Amino acid sequence: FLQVASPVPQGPNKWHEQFPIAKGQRQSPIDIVTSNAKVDKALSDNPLKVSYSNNCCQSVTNTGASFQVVVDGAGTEISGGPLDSTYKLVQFHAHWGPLGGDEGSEHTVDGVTYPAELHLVHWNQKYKDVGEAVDKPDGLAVIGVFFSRGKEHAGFKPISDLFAKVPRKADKVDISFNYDPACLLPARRDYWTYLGSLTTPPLFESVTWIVMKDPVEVSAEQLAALRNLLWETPSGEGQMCNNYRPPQPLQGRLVRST
Ligand SMILES: NS(=O)(=O)c1ccc(S(=O)(=O)NCc2cccs2)s1
Ligand SMILES: [Zn+2]
Repeated sequence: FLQVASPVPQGPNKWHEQFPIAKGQRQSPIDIVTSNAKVDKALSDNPLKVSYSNNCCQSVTNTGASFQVVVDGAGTEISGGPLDSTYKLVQFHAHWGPLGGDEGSEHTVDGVTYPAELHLVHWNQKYKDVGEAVDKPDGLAVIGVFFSRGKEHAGFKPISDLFAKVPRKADKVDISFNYDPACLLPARRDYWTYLGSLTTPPLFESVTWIVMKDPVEVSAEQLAALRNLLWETPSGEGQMCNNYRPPQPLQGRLVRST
């Protein structure tokens, strides 16, 4: 019998063959050159407002490319800062590198990488649902938080402890406890912001990026827990790692800063 294996996902360098927008004018991630970022007083005059509830998280899934905490969106709104309307949290996930390595983040800061980067994905409430918002120029807002290796992050532990329960693609476990994703944000709320894209196919140029300046510390064990997630590799099933897209051309875009 013909065994038709599911095709192993292609790496970022080949995405343009199926998604020509990969070579577009507002692709993400980017290297944030701090000396070129422009402080915009308007961002501080209208501070980014993050109001999440602590019972919004429904489940954790292994998507085959990351973990994804699915959120029901009720009462999980952000507004202000670079945003012209209210956006609702729909999911959060992360990107990371090899065990013990320092690469893994998608955005870099003056060429510096972090071992991982968390993405909190929100959609513009002017659209009827995330499916309608996902390919509109103002459709999504993603908050990026760098993870650095250090002491254990108590707030991330309830989530990182679940990864061992979802080892394979499409595995899913319900979140029965109260959880407020705002605990994953750094205390200091300064950020860089620019117009970009999804960092995975379909790479839609629909994201207002809000990249927090300060990393949050997580332990080496919590970073290692990310590798309890498995995915398909050319030589069969293996630890999920290096699921990050490298920085893309800035194409003359302005990065603003608080
Ligand atoms: N790494 S990232 O934060 O830039 C993301 C990549 C993909 C994201 S998504 O959750 O919006 N799914 C994409 C789609 C949803 C519906 C149709 S395509 S968010
Ligand atoms: Zn992401």
